[in-house]
Amino acid sequence: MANILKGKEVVKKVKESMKRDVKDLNNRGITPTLAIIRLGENPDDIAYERSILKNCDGVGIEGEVYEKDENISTEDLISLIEELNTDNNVHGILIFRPLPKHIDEDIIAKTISPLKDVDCMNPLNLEKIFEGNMEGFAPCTPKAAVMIMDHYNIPLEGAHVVIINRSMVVGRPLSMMLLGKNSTVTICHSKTKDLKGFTNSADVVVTALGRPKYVTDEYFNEKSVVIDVGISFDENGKMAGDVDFDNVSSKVEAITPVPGGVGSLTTSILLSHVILAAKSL
Ligand SMILES: Nc1nc(=O)c2c([nH]1)NC[C@@H]1CN(c3ccc(C(=O)N[C@@H](CCC(=O)O)C(=O)O)cc3)C=[N+]21
Repeated sequence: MANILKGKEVVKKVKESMKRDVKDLNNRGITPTLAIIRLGENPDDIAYERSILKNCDGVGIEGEVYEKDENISTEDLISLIEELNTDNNVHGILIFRPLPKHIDEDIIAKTISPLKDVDCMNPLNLEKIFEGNMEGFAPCTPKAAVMIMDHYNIPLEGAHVVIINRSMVVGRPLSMMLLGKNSTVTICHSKTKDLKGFTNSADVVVTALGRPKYVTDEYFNEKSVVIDVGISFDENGKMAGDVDFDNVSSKVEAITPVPGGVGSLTTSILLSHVILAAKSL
């Protein structure tokens, strides 16, 4: 049976330090506030939103949801962001991605104030990740994956890490963070030939496909460390990761569960960024 890399212990550490910070902020008359922009009703977005709001309550952060039609124009979305940028009562801004296809993501990313950009969408913040500087706002999901590996002392220096995802939310920034840890990184995606060949020869495999239980034990060997970033719902509405946990966990060295793994930490990191923003504004 594999070593189960749970998010819980790391979440606890992050939450304890957040509670102290919120107390200090409250004493200064500040309630840390996150504005969430959701376009349409994508189930991934709704799942994240629900978990954010639940965790906001527990920590003492105010979460405000701006739900807009998915057909909103780029101009109207820009106006909303600009309003939030100048609102002194808003410290962090999160926009669920991927954005609807008709929206110009480049312009939107540049519109978010870098000081409120809690999920690292603005290229000014992303540039720091490319330089290996992790002090500001790193994208929350890849940061959660790295923090779990650090917490459980998964050796990353010199390790071959295969990432199955090339998005700006997960794969690309994660590859830069792991380079900063001296890993050798391979990014795989839907057009990769012989995916199993890559994953089988890797030390660590990070999956973010969004296909419940798609990845089976044939992808791994006995030494594999499996970091499952996927969060989706199976045909019974039950939360599941990309990896067929029951099948894979009997073979590999270590694996993160879903729920209770990377996703649980992603939300806490997002909230810690709201507090960081509130402290520095
Ligand atoms: N700009 C942007 N950044 C994102 O990080 C992002 C996004 N857009 N769009 C949607 C996806 C989806 N996603 C989820 C994260 C946590 C849960 C979740 O359910 N978390 C639970 C626990 C899950 C678990 O235990 O594994 C919790 O925190 O309590 C769901 C979905 C983030 N995403």
